[in-house]
Formats: sequence, C-alpha cells, structure tokens
Amino acid sequence: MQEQSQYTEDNIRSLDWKEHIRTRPGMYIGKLGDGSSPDDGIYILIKEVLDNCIDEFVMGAGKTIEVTIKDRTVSVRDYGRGIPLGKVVEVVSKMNTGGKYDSKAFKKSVGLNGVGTKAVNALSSFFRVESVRDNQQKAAEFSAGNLTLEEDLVETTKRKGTKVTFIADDTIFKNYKFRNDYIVRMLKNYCYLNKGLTIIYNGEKFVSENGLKDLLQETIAEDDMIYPIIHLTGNDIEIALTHSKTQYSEEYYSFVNGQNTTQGGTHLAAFKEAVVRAVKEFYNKNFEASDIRKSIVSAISLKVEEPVFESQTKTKLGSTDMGPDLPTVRTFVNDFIKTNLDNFLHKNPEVADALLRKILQAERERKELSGIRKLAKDRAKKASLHNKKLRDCRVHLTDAKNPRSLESTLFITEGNSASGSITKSRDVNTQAVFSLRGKPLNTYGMTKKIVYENEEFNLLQAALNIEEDYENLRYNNIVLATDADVDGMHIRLLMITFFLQFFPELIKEGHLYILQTPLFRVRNKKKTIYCYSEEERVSAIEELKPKPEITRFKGLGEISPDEFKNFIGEDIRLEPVMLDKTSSIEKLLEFYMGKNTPNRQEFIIGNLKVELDKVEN
Ligand SMILES: Nc1ncnc2c1ncn2[C@@H]1O[C@H](COP(=O)(O)OP(=O)(O)OP(=O)(O)O)[C@@H](O)[C@H]1O
Repeated sequence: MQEQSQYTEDNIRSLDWKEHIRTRPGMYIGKLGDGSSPDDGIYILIKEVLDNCIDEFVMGAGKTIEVTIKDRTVSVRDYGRGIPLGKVVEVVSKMNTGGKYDSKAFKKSVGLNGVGTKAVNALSSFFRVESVRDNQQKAAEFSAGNLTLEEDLVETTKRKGTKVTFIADDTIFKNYKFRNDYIVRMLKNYCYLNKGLTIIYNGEKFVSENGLKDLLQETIAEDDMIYPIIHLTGNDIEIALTHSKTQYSEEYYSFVNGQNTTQGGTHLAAFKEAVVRAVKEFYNKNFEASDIRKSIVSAISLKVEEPVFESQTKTKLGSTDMGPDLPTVRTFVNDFIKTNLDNFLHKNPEVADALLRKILQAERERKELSGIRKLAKDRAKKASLHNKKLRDCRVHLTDAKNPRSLESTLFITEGNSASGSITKSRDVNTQAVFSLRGKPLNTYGMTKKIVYENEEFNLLQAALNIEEDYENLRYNNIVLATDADVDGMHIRLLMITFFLQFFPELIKEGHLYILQTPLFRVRNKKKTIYCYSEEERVSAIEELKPKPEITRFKGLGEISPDEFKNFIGEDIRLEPVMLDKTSSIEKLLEFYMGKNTPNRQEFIIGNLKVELDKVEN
C-alpha cells in the first residue's frame, strides 16, 4: 500500500537522449568491459564511427580511411562527401537523425537507425566532429553529449571528408585500455569486406585484394588445409571455405553488409545447412551433417536490404528475407551454394577427393568415439549430479535473454585453499568454480579420446557443455586462476595445451583468460592499493607516503576470501590468451610441450608469455 501511494507524477521521468544513453549504455554499445574482450563497448564506439566512413566508401566516396589511436584518444578521418555542413551538430546530437532513411543506396548498409554517432558522443568525455566540403569546414565539440564549442564556418584547403575524434568517458568505461590486436583484427575485417579500401592505422596500411579468401588465409596455414581455399562470389554473397587437418571443431566467420556478426544469425544458419546439403547431393550420400562440417574453416558475407539485427550492436542477424519482396535468406544462400559449390567440385576432382576422404575419416572417428563417448557421458552425468569439482553459478551464456549472460565466468583453479577462497568470495549469479585435483594430464600429442577417458577432462568438458558444438558453451569467460609460482605456471601451461589441442576455438574466439592477481598490497589507514607490477608498487608507495604497510602475496591460497573479492569483482583483471594463427597450433604445441625440449620447458615456465602468437617458428 505504502509503495503504491508513493507513485505520483514525480515518479514519471523522461530522459533526454544523452541521459538515456548514459544510463543505459549497454543497449547501445553492448558490454562495458575494460577492453580485454573484443566485443567490449569501447571497440563498438570505434566501429560506430567507422561504419559511417565505410558507408561513404561503399557509396564510392573516399578510398582511404585513417584511424589514429593514441592512448585513449581515437580519431577517424575519411575522405567521403563530408556531413552536410548545416547539419554537423544535429547528426551527432539529435536522436534518429540520419541521411540513410530513404536512400536506396543505403538499403544495404548497416547504418539506418540514426543512432550510432549519438551514442559515441554521449559516452565520450570529449567528442569533436569536423566536416569539410567545397573548401569550407564546420566543426563542433561536445562533452558527454553537451555542446561545448561550435566553430564558425571557415575556408579551408583540406580535402573533403569527415573527421571524428573522441575520448571514451572513463566514468562509464572504467579502467579501459585498447588492445592493439583487437583493433587490428577489426580493421582487417573491414578490409576483407571492402575490397579496394585502404585503412591506415597509426601509420600502418591495411588493404585486401581477395576478400574472404585473405581472411581464411590469415586464420589457417597453407599446410594445415586439406585442400586449397574454395572462394565463391556472387551478387550480394561471398563465401570461402576449407577443412583443417588439425582442428576438431567448426569455425565460422560471418558478416552482413560489412558487419561482423559474431553471434551469427539467419545467414550463418543458412550457410551451414546449405553446405551440408550441397555436399550430400554432390556425393549422393546421406552423410551425417557433423561429419561434413567437422574441421571446416569458413566465412560468409551477405548483403541484405534493410537488415534487421537483434540489437544495436548488430552482432546477430535476425532478418529472414533478403529484403522487401525478395526471397528468403535461406533460399538465396542455399541456391547460391548448391549451384556454385557443386560446379566447383565437378571442376576440381582432386578437391572433391580430398573432401570425401576427410568426411569418411570424420565418420570413422565418430564411430570409434561413440562407444566410449556414451560411457563417458553417463559417467559425467552421474558425477555432475554431485560434481564436487564444479560449483556452478546461476546465469549461463546459454540464457541468451538474461542480460548478465555475458558475465558468466568459470574459474579453473587448483589447490583447496584457492578454490575455497574463490568459492567464498565469488558472485554466485555469474561466477562458477572448477577445481582441478593437482596437476592435470599433459595432453600433448594425444587424441580426443583422452578427453573422454580422463575423468577430470571429461567433467570439465561436461561443465563447459561443448561436447557437441560451441553454441552451447555455458560460460563466456573461462579463467585460469592458478598461482604465479612454478607449479601454477606449469598447470596453466598444461591447461592451455589442453584447450589449444582440443578446443582451439575457445581461444580464438577470446573466451580463455588468465586471472591476474596482485603481487603486493600497499596500504595506510585510509586507503588500500593492490599492485600488479613493480611499477604499480612504486607509484602506490609514492601515493601513500610516508609510511605505508607493504605486503607481498605469494600464492592465491594465501589471500583470504574477503580480500579475494577485490580481485574477482568489478576490478577483476583478466589477461586474454590470444592466438592469431591456427596455422601454428601444431608448431606451438611442439614448441611448448615437445618431449625433446626440457630446456625450453624450463625457459617457458620461467617466462610464460600469454600471447602465444609471439612464438617464433
Ligand atoms: N563520416 C561520415 N560521412 C558522411 N556522413 C556522415 C558521416 N558520419 C555520419 N554521417 C551522417 O550522420 C548521420 C547519422 O549517423 P549515425 O551514426 O548517428 O546514424 P546512422 O549511421 O544513420 O545509423 P546507425 O544508428 O545505424 O549508426 C548519418 O546517417 C550520415 O548522414
């Protein structure tokens, strides 16, 4: 009753655009992470600005885009037509204002809502837009979406185009840092999808001549391919595919109107189905779909009119049709692949033979595994009922409707006290804990059978729920939380080996992380600072002068649950395990785990670098 009587006119608020974006940033730019994941909002900000430049390129205006990132200042310059000078302020600060609503030309663009730049503007502590046309320039500056400066029109000799500079607001994006490799990957993707476009990023030049073929070439090494990349292009569709010798699972890249749809959607579903159907028809055999798709490495790009995405971040296509009064996405993709893949296989019998051998091999392996798999599954089921290894959380990645699903995290720990501390201090909604019993098995050189036979791995696989495919992955973040001593490093290495060998996509798609834990605590009566490096320690001591107390943390087990909360809560620091080329998975494993390299192992354990791609071959 009390509550109802408090409900008056005063309770009804309507937010203005800036406020709305700033109170609900997730709706516009997705995750508010610190930049350690490629789908964090700070990268979406860049993308929103870039998408407008790309639209200009697609219109035939401006072949070069310059991107500069210095610390936290991002600037993006295109040589397109330039925003109409009288509208420069409006298009970046008035919701649903844009030039793409009724233009036929923009039907196949991703920018239609008239929202993107406004979101960037509202979420930036500094935002400047400059447009040049007909030797005149108009510029304006904002802070958190509020106009702070509007320059008069001035004469200029600059080339026409638009330049946007912004600094993401660190009261919204806390502790963020741009990761160069994520940005490079994003920019490269733009190049693959826009042949002829040059992007210059901090002076480095990116350009692609062969589109999706170049993309795959980057992901998989020539000698890991069962047959050379098949690259098929048509009106509004481009696909590329091959099969890997070493990779167990399936790998897909998908794009719609130049947008990387990291969560797939109707076009990807259609592509998977179409490949299976075309292959079955070509060989005239009723193969299992999973045998055909096993080890596939592929990409599809589609152009759809007025696409519908499932959110403003545009990572999943929802459209069922190619556009108004056009066939369905499914029919379109299917027809294209049926005709063109079939033709290709007829014309290239050596590829057809290689593919057939691969499918038959997958079939054999599946049958071999099926007996043991069933056993293992039953065992895992029984065990998971009272799985002491797993302390699960409530929200999982598979609960797509729950906005917190992206936060779902599985900590893999070792040692009773560390597991205990994490279990006590975690957020039971989103953080689960899997405890290893001592050192896990070294899986280097073993076959997938071991994942089923080894109880620990089998339970881990069951917890992750990726036995059939990655779509059912239950946690967005898989975090290795081991001590920073030699044993801990070794366990970390063994676990990375395990994932590299059997689930490389988890690494490629950025799900695997290493938990950073502080080396020191520096505090005085008023303040506590946790330090993750020597430099941080020095500056903390400086800050808390004259006589702070300094404690060195040796292992995770030593840190009390209360204290642990500070490291796995909001301020959690995660270092992603990165892998740029599957190409070298074999070589990498050999390098890391090769039996003949005890010296190397010593070296690695002492100097374990998280970025695996830095290994020299
Ligand atoms: N680099 C640019 N060159 C030319 N015009 C631009 C540029 N950036 C923005 N504009 C103009 O500003 C308008 C608003 O851009 P904004 O990013 O806010 O929305 P949008 O691209 O129309 O749609 P979306 O919400 O999907 O991003 C665009 O429609 C376009 O007319």
